[in-house]
Amino acid sequence: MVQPVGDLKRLEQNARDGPSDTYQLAKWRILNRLHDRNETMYYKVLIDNIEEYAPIVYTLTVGAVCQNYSGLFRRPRGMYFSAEDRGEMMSMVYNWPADQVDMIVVTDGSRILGLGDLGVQGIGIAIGKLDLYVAAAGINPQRVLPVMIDVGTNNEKLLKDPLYLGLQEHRLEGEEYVEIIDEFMEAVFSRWPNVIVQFEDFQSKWAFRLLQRYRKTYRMFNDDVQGTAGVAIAGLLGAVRAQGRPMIDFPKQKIVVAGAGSAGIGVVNAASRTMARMLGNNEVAFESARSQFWIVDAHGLITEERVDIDPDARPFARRKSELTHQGLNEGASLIEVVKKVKPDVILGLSAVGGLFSKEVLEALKDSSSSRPAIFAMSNPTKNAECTPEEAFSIIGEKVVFSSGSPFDDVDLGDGKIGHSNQGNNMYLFPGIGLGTLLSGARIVSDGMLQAAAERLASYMKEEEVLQGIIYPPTSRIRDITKEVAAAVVREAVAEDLAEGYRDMDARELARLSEEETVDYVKNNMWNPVYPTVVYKKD
Ligand SMILES: NC(=O)C1=CN([C@@H]2O[C@H](COP(=O)(O)OP(=O)(O)OC[C@H]3O[C@@H](n4cnc5c(N)ncnc54)[C@H](O)[C@@H]3O)[C@@H](O)[C@H]2O)C=CC1
Ligand SMILES: CC(=O)C(=O)O
Ligand SMILES: [Mg+2]
Repeated sequence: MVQPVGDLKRLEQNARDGPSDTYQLAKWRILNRLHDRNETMYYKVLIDNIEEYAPIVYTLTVGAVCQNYSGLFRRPRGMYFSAEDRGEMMSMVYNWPADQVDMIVVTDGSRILGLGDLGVQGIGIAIGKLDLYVAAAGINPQRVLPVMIDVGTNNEKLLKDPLYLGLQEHRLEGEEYVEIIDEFMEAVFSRWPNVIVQFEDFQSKWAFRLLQRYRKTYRMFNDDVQGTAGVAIAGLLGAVRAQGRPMIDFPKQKIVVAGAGSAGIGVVNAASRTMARMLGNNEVAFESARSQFWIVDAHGLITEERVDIDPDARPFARRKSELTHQGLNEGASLIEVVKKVKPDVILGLSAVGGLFSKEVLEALKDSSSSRPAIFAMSNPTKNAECTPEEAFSIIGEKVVFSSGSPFDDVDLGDGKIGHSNQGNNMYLFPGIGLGTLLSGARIVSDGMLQAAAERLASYMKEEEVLQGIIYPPTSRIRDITKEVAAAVVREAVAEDLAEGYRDMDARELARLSEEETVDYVKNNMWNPVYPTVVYKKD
């Protein structure tokens, strides 16, 4: 047995008190040391055991890693730009030792999973996401770059922590903040014009603004807004099929969304656009699609009567005329909304663990759907809006369940299983990045994101969705990522955005059949094998 894997197995056998946080962190430390010592072997271990180790290098353990990063820190990984580096970022980037960087995941640490502002310690999430880029998408590990932009933190505990690694001052805001992100973008795209930048775990107000600011000029996307939306759409379409209905019935679904942050609004925006397209893509279609969503945030149901309504949520605020008819008011509680609307789906992106309480789940029993669906998407595990045990025990075996962090399936007795799906953007972001890279697309368009979501939705077979399995198991993540990337490449070609990659120019890309595109993607994925040291002539 490979030494570090042996260490992991011994740790499991010797841990007497079960999977406590310390135990999770110890596992992460063993893997992290291997990452530092032998990158090829690390990724071999990760790829071959992805189901077992993704929950360690990614959610859930990565949450605990970020919370404790200053104490866990042994060696630097990635680049740190601080507010004090203003004016120096270009030279810092040109000093980075890699000639080519394909993928950057950048965060400012302001909203790490559902754990809030973790400041510079949020670098752990950028490292974890890039681990999946290598393991799932086969991006060469020498060409990935985790980035932390340290503009301070508003986390009072970290501001007083003597071990804290970052700037111990409150966050920069306003134009000063934007200038720093602008400088970073200019620097990385000057040195590596073909890099793709994934924005990760920025607090909502900046997530939307920065996405609008850069998306038409740079190869970038926001994973929380756009990746999450695609994964949710694929799952929502799966939930329709699980009822034995065709996907085209999606616009009839009534969906209650708890959470109006970057993730929740991203989902409602993209899902309503998908519905509208199915209905004919005109004004009437958009209006009809909009009326299928009820958004509840920390202050209750969002309606047009809300004072100081967030502009991103405004289009989905329930109209006054609809409210009287539905018997609901501005600020109505989640339970009230579920009782009155009898939704087909409740979808949580609130970061509030247990929000789908017994009462909410009881109310969902009156859903107008033959198979109500629950998406408890908040991370990490303790932030899930409910557990699969709660969902299946209260609503029964017909419920379709998915969560952002992994949970075990539920034994329903009599040989029946309640499937616990993982509805996490990890099923899309690696394929979006890889497809953008291999197409050489100038930007990441809405069409490319939609193609990614549709490929994920169609990946699940009829017999699987009818059993309530709406997302693939993590063990198939490399295969699904290849398919998603191929769909992204083809859409980039169709939209005339593709400029080609290495020897494959845009014209040749356009000539590839669907199958050849999948092969092209597969042949460009990195595999963990040691490079040949001695030249051997065949
Ligand atoms: N499964 C996945 O792939 C993903 C999951 N997420 C998770 O989504 C969660 C939210 O992320 P963001 O939108 O960026 O955060 P955010 O902090 O911007 O938004 C949270 C939203 O939840 C609302 N909220 C708070 N308490 C509530 C309550 N009691 N009832 C209803 N709504 C309530 C807030 O008003 C706010 O609108 C996080 O836990 C994150 O881990 C985010 C991206 C991807
Ligand atoms: C999965 C993810 O991106 C998040 O929870 O923020
Ligand atoms: Mg995220």
